[in-house]
Amino acid sequence: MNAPNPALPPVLQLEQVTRNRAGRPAVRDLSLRLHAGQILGLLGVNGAGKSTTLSLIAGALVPDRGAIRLLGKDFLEQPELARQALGWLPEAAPLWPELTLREHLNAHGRLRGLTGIRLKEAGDAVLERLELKDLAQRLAGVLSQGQRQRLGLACALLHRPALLVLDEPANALDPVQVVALRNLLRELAAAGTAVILSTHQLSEVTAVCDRVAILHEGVLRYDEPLPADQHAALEKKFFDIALHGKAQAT
Ligand SMILES: Nc1ncnc2c1ncn2[C@@H]1O[C@H](COP(=O)(O)OP(=O)(O)OP(=O)(O)O)[C@@H](O)[C@H]1O
Repeated sequence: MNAPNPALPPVLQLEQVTRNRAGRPAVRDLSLRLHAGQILGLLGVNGAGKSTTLSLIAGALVPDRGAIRLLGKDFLEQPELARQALGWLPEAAPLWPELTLREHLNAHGRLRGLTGIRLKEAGDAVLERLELKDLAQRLAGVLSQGQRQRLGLACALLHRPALLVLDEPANALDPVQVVALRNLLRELAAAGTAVILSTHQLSEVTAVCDRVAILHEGVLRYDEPLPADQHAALEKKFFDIALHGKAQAT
């Protein structure tokens, strides 16, 4: 794991964030810091509050209480900062079926202030990196599920955000692409990108994350570094919290 630079603010900071949904807290008093180069795996049973947390971080939901800072700034007051610094892949990649892959990248890039040759080069780079180059002129509506997922990731990555927010990014990927995704996330983290990754796959967390957080009933029950070869310990921790709602000492 990259050691955080104390001179820099965390890339992401949540302070006592609460968000109610359907009259109940879906996320309660959540505090979290994520630094450049860290990959945080977010775990929890169905309904634990993972997607709500990611939607809050991505600005798609607004906290009822608490604050969220991106690069030290309240991004709800600085939407331009969020556009530049944040890349988000929701659980179902939001695509326009009638646009080609290249048109998706152009639209996303322009929203983030990329134009001309910079836009073209950024698009070429992500198409190449996600092995989508041969599909650049294909309509999104005729892509396979795994190809759609990779296009969603390409759109989230295009502008080289400081923070990448990924909801089940390995969904629908074949085993070759799962490994390629792990390599890509390690590469991005080594270059300083902070990544938060929600998943149900403990194996994805142990393969790529250097830190793990477990949510239960909207509350953060566990947030610790994840040393290599900790699969068994993570499984025990996860099931302690999932089945009994408590984090027991390992
Ligand atoms: N659109 C919505 N309207 C009302 N309540 C919602 C909505 N989406 C989620 N919730 C509620 O918020 C709580 C947290 O849900 P959330 O989707 O964040 O959990 P999750 O951990 O992502 O679950 P899963 O693993 O099933 O995707 C749940 O009680 C859920 O019923």
